Amino acid sequence: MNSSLLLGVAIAIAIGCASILLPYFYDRNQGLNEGCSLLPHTHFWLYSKRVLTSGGIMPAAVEINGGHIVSIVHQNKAPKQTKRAHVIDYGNAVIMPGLVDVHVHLNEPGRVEWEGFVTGTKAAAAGGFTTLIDMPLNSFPTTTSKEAFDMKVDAAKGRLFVDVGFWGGLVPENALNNTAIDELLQAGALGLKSFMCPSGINDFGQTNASHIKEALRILAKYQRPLLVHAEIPRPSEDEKTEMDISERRMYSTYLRTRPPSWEEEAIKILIAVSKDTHFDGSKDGAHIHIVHLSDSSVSLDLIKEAKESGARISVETCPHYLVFSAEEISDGDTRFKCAPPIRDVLNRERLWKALKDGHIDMLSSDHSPSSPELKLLEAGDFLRAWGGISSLQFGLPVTWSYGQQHGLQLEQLSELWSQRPAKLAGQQKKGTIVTGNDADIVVWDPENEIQIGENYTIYHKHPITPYTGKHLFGSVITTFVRGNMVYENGSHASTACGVPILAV
Ligand SMILES: NC(=O)NC(NC(N)=O)C(=O)[O-]
Ligand SMILES: [Zn+2]
Ligand SMILES: [Zn+2]
Repeated sequence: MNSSLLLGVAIAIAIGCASILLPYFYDRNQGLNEGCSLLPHTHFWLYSKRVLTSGGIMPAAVEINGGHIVSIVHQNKAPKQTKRAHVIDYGNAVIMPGLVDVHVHLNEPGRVEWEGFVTGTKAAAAGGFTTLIDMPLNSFPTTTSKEAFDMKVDAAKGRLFVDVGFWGGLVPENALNNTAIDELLQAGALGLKSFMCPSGINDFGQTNASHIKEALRILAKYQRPLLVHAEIPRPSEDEKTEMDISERRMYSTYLRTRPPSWEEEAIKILIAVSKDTHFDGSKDGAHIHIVHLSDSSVSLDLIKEAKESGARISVETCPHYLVFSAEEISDGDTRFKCAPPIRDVLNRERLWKALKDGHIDMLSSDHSPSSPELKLLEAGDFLRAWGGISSLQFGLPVTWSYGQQHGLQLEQLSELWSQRPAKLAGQQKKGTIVTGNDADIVVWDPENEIQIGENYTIYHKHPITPYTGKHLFGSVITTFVRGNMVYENGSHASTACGVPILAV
């Protein structure tokens, strides 16, 4: 054997030994990225009597290695601890896919006093959310160009406790400029979002049907969705008269200013446009996603019909439309102000039915906080207060507690919060517990009672929320993002190791 061959054999043996021994040391030395995880292991098993797998809820052990789910074994006992693999036995707690929220406003850069990457993603982790998709407003600049998109991604680096993707913004300034839209999508925007009414932010204008059509043509090429705030304003009699504060404080006044017909009108246009989206003869045309549906009457019927006739349309609703009703909102309590508005009890109950019957595809928080002053809580002025509800951290216990009363099964809840939103965002490796997927997991106790209040730590930047005082079932024990234990019982990992998710 000549010397170079000998050297080659020696190197091969050294590499072989290293690949066997490295995982062992790597494990013992708390993983390569110190601080990312509260668990000093990269190879471990999670066990519980209730694991939500693609085959249903069952006793199972989930093996995680290097951030991925590497095996799922149905068994009635926790696996034995070995030197190489650590085991956590969660007993009767539920192990299920981490939640994916496709509609959050983290407002960074530019409006960190409203929310931020650190506070928002810490709240997400504490609530069992492992992926967020950030809206292109109300950050400054709004995410409507490649430059703004790059700024957003830069601002997010090192500040995320869960993974975060980004929708780009479709506004009149870029809608008819194919190059600008192409650049935004090539920079990594997972899709686009637009408003058909004023957004509340000056640099995020409203789009019309022509803008939307043009954008869909490009989105179809990339197979990415267009998300739309579907309300079209119609002038009302109210606008002609100057209202005094006592009238502006009334919830009924606010409700009257945004009737269901605004949603109907927008949805009709979107359905008409979607008929036109099979560009270049491709059946896999663009996809329209209607955000935060409130009207469960005509708007919902229109969506159902369109879906039945094959339109590529999906729709989300939010916890606040399912939990609250106009009847219970006190005059002046602007914590409840959002757009479209929370409507009456009958509307709410129809939303639940649609959710259960599968006509609403997914849930999202529409977490859209502002600085407390803008909620005008003292004046209680519903017409001038900021529209947006703060809720990200409570999504799971809220929808589980109220969902149970409406006969919603845990498997359904998980589809609504994880599987379908992951699909909308093009994240095939997230949203389900299957071998090969990212180990994005929430472990929680659905029977534990909590109350949103003093003894409950809220990680949002501001604690103002209409959920204060609510008694709920369900507390998050542990959250894993790509195998990193990012949250456990009130503690977060010391380093923010969530990553920006960019479309490729
Ligand atoms: N500019 C906003 O964040 N608006 C949001 N506000 C709500 N929903 O009240 C929204 O999603 O439309
Ligand atoms: Zn909206
Ligand atoms: Zn929103």
